[in-house]
Amino acid sequence: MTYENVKIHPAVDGGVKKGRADFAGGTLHCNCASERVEVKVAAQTAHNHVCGCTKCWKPEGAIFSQVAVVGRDALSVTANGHKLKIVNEAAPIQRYACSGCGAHMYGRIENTGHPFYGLDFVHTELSDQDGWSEPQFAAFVSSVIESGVEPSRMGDIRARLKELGLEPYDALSPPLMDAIATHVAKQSGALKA
Ligand SMILES: N[C@@H](CCC(=O)N[C@@H](CS)C(=O)NCC(=O)O)C(=O)O
Ligand SMILES: [Zn+2]
Ligand SMILES: [Zn+2]
Repeated sequence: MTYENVKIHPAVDGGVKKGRADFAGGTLHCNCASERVEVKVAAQTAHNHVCGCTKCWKPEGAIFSQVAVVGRDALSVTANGHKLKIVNEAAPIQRYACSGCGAHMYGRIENTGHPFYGLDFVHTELSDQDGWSEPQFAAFVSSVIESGVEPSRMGDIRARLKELGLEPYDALSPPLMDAIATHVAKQSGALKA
């Protein structure tokens, strides 16, 4: 049985396309017809994944977002930055959205104590270039219900993610959860820094 009629995100629905090891970055642009916001990402991305949470930006009709990280020093806004607005200043990840089309151009963590401080979050489907790192797992899968997905569909959704090689997790992947817990334990003193 195949689950290919279960739509996840346009970047993976036709199969996950591998990134290129020699790819060194590119340009993201928003979906406005004119005066597009442009963001330069001067490095390959890491930890790309699909995310089912309600906070991450999804293209029209998708139930998952596709999101990767890159060092904040590699990211710069190169055109029409005046259109960017922070979605929620209080969230750990401050997401800069285009006020014209709604696309999230990047997410930034300003709290220096956060486990992922130093990394920006980007949606590489906003680039016309090929070669970005491919998604490796599915995060916050149960959270799609919070956006209105029928709970009875979860079996098929998880089966489709597995078929695509995107192991489904209800938080982040185990290595990332371990990295967060290690950071917390070093901050509290439970582990030696
Ligand atoms: N169940 C919640 C989960 C939200 C959540 O924790 N999202 C994760 C993955 S993106 C996160 O790190 N959020 C931090 C933030 O949104 O700033 C939802 O769907 O809204
Ligand atoms: Zn726009
Ligand atoms: Zn998310």
